Amino acid sequence: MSGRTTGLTPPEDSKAPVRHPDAPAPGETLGAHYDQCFGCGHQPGGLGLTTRAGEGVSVTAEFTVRTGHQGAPGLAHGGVLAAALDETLGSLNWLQRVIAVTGRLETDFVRPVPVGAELHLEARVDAVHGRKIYCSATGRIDAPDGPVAVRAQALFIEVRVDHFIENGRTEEIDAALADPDQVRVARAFEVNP
Ligand SMILES: CCCCCCCCCCCCCCCC(=O)SCCNC(=O)CCNC(=O)[C@H](O)C(C)(C)COP(=O)(O)OP(=O)(O)OC[C@H]1O[C@@H](n2cnc3c(N)ncnc32)[C@H](O)[C@@H]1OP(=O)(O)O
Repeated sequence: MSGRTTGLTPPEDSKAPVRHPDAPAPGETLGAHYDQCFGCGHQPGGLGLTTRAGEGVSVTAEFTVRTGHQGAPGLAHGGVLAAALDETLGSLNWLQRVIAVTGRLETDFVRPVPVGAELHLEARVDAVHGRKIYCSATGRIDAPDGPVAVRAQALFIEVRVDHFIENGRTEEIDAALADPDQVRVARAFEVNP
């Protein structure tokens, strides 16, 4: 036993999330954090998620389920829906100006999502405890107030840029470090890069 705490309930001495003063304004579209990202990037097989800043430390996003996202005939694959939730939760980084990665993601699949449906996602930070960011997300079918299809509770862990440099494949890391736009995004995520 490592003694690691694995729960998704914030400890009692957690702090309320703080929106960074330089965070994008509510309604502003958040760009891709990486052009090759499966969730928010611009690659043909990806989800092509567009995310916007919300009020407080929250974001919204829309994702249209396409034929390539199927699990059962005519229905979205659960892993794809979990990826959409994960990506939306990851976008909360923009509002806090921290870089954080998913440590734990717990998903409830409430109702099937048909191909062609537009999933309206909303994510928010609920509490922060040191490097641990407790957050949650909901996905509704076809409208922001449509029926809930998926829900997630997650724990994101704050990391430094070194997390990617040390663990990513050299080819992509070198390309990212040579790309001024990518470096600018890293700076926008991290207060002291
Ligand atoms: C040059 C390029 C620049 C690019 C710049 C921009 C990039 C912007 C990228 C954003 C990306 C977003 C995209 C979407 C979100 C993903 O999909 S992220 C990808 C999926 N996630 C991963 O790959 C993470 C893999 N896991 C890891 O690397 C490590 O396990 C972690 C998460 C960094 C934690 O490791 P660690 O830093 O050593 O932390 P550790 O001391 O083990 O734990 C710290 C605390 O967290 C708790 N904890 C850790 N893991 C867990 C867990 N699984 N469950 C519960 N508690 C946990 C520990 O219990 C501990 O709690 P306390 O003891 O402090 O109370």
